[in-house]
Amino acid sequence: MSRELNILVLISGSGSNLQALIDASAKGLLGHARIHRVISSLADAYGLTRAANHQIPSQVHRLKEYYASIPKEDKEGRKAAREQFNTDLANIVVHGSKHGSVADYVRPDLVVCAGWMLILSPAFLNVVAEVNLPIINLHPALPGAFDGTHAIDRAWQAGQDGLITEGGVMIHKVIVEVDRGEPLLVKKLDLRKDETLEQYEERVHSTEHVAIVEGTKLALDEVKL
Ligand SMILES: Nc1nc2c(c(=O)[nH]1)N[C@@H](CN(C=O)c1ccc(C(=O)N[C@@H](CCC(=O)O)C(=O)O)cc1)CN2
Ligand SMILES: NCC(=O)N[C@@H]1O[C@H](COP(=O)([O-])[O-])[C@@H](O)[C@H]1O
Repeated sequence: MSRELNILVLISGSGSNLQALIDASAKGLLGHARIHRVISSLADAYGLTRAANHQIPSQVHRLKEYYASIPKEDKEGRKAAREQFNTDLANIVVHGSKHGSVADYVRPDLVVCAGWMLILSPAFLNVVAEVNLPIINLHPALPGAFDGTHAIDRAWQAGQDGLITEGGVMIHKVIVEVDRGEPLLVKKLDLRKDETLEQYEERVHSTEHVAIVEGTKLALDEVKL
């Protein structure tokens, strides 16, 4: 009997992809895996409500708190504060607290970025890599196409401009280079000239909700190896 695998989900917003994972887990589609913790970068993320509705422990880890006493002009100060944000996040994920190990903390087997809207620095990635903890990310674009934010809008506009004929969604491993990690799953979508941004966005989100489950299963299969 294989042990239950624990998934920690990072969010920043509505959490519809978190909800897709919660629903899939409840249907047994993730095997012996459960969403055991949620961390949000924003306090008003509705994904926190979704977690609470399913009794999933959550917490908020806000970059704004680290910037609070540092003027915008103080670039070095903000850079150091952001590194501390990443270091603390790594300790929270790996050990259960930014102050070090927490007794009976259950370390996750997989971290899923499901709409986590902050670039993770080596201060986070190196700590997580040291314990061989895989991280995957959902990105609403094809590999190497529209890295970063607003990818849906950018892909749609490029389609309207006749520059490309397809967009899509991918689940990829997270590395320091943003959205350039090895793709685990790619789902292509045709771009239609007669389609509004809202219509394309709806197709993207529907595809995401399938991809996040399939991609998480693939990542869990690698964990089990
Ligand atoms: N090191 C990595 N960090 C993250 C990755 C990654 O592949 N490597 N994926 C992202 C998720 N993401 C796109 O899929 C993404 C999210 C946010 C940003 C970004 O530029 N964020 C800005 C803030 C933007 C804002 O506040 O609107 C920032 O972090 O300063 C890029 C890509 C998760 N992290
Ligand atoms: N670059 C990362 C990125 O753009 N992620 C996007 O954030 C949204 C999260 O939605 P959700 O909070 O409803 O799951 C999703 O559309 C996801 O592709």
